[in-house]
Amino acid sequence: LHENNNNCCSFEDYKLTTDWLLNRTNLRPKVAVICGSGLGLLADAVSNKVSFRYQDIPNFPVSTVPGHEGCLVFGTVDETPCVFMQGRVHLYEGYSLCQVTFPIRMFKLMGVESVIVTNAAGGICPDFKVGDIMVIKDHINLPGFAGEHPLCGPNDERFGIRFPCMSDAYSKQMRRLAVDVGTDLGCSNFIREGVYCMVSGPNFETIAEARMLLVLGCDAVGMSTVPEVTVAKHCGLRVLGLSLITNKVSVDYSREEKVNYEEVLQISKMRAEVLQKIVTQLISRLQQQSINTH
Ligand SMILES: O=P(O)(O)O[C@@H]1C[C@H](O)[C@@H](CO)O1
Ligand SMILES: Nc1nc2[nH]cnc2c(=O)[nH]1
Repeated sequence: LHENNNNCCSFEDYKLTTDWLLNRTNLRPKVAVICGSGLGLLADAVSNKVSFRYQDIPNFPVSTVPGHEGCLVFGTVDETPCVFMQGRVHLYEGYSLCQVTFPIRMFKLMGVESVIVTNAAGGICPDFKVGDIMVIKDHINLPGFAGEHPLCGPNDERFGIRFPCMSDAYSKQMRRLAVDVGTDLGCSNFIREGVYCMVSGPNFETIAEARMLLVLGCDAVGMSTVPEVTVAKHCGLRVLGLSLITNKVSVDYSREEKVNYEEVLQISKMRAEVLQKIVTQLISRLQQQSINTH
């Protein structure tokens, strides 16, 4: 699992980890939530909690950055069996995209149907404010343009097809639900919709890069999410993406303020509680909708 290529994980690796976990909990999660930087609190709303530290789970990649606790939490949200990842790993930590996306295929083998992916991101869209929550409607896979793509290499048909469609990666139904839930919770003045762009990081953008992203149609920029969403869509999972805008990305040479990770974590912590309410409400309503449609 530690070779730096996109095919370092075999079907048997995913299976082994899945079986290891399922042998240690009776829960069979239907929804998986990935908590971005500083957003681990999202998992605090679950009942009947069973937690595993990433370092104890075979094959599981271990987070190395502050704000990513490194715990996999199984539990229920309003009767729905869920699994929460408190923290993720990133390309810039030195992990391959196969390792970065390892949990997604494991979720698939566990029987998960929907994935909610969250992240901390910089706001490119001039209308966005710090603290806004952006429902991701689409993404730009910038590392993918340069061949740094989680689906490069031999395709395993047990997960999905060779050339997956990505124009509908983010479920319309879940996006609509997220906006509705946000509105009902009184958050409509800071719920947005937009396009997320992934860069590899770890540095934040230069002003010229930020200007380029603006011209390309990006509303927010971050260092995660896209590989996970790509692999989730490939294996047929329903996806919702939520970006917390933790800072404004400067496109102006005269602006003096400089982004730093402490600020990112501070804003994440400030908004984690409201994001938790949105995510838990969403999971409850998702459950109601699926009961009503079956
Ligand atoms: O895991 P996420 O996408 O929330 O983490 C973001 C991207 C970098 O890890 C870090 C930079 O601020 O936050
Ligand atoms: N690339 C990038 N990632 C972020 N994560 C949180 N803020 C930012 C940002 O401004 N740029």
